[in-house]
Amino acid sequence: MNFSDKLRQRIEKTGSALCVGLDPRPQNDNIEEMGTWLRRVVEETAPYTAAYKPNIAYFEAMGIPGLILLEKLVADMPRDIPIILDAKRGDIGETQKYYAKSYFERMNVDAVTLNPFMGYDTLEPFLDHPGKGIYLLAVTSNPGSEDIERQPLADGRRVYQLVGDMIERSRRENRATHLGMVVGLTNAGGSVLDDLPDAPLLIPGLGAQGGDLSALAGSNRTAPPVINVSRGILYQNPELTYAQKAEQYAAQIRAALRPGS
Ligand SMILES: O=c1ccn([C@@H]2O[C@H](COP(=O)(O)O)[C@@H](O)[C@H]2O)c(=O)[nH]1
Repeated sequence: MNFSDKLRQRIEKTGSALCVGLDPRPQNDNIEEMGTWLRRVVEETAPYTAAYKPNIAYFEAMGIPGLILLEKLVADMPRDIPIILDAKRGDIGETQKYYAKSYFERMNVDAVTLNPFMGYDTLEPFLDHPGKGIYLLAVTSNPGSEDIERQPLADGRRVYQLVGDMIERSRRENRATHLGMVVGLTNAGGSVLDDLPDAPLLIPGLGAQGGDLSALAGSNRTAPPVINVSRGILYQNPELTYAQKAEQYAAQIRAALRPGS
């Protein structure tokens, strides 16, 4: 099943657009313990979860055992839950081929995040993987998204709209991958959502980064967004279970996306 259908079905089944970020911060060198903990988080949060988003940085920081852990975690994930690998890769096409091979063929994740700022040709090795998903960084959640991404162009448009143009181009070319964008909740206000094509959004910034879901209100977008929470579920409010935290975030997101439901 392709990424878009898998995500849509999962959102329908759970009634949730919550994406749970799997960003483990090890307290010791016990990788096995870390694996057991992450599996517990997945088991508890799954009923409220549209997708999981492991960020590869946290696994790379644990060395080779961390990468093995990531591969096993992905391999054992419930098959009906999409996995978005947050890798944010961007390099010349020749090198991107090997990132694509690693993530889409070796790990077999459903979708990845990519940094599009080296240009469309750097996306092409990923665009040639039928059924997979790609989220391009457009307006990230950090304050520095102002430095380049939100800068005005000579014609009054914004740099992030060039990322939107890449989505349109991939549609004109009938690419088999499903292209969306990353828009940080903390920077999604103003005209940002209206400026971008109606494509799926991955929206980080809720929870620890303090993003406000009201930024999503009133948007006419039809493509299904997922809203990511990592620390807010893994580490904040330890008096609550992971299931309770996921359930609460899922409910908040539902209310923001479908007010009155
Ligand atoms: O613009 C972006 C793009 C990616 N991220 C990633 O999402 C999670 C957020 O973690 P929290 O703990 O919920 O803040 C993390 O993996 C980031 O690298 C982002 O925050 N902003």
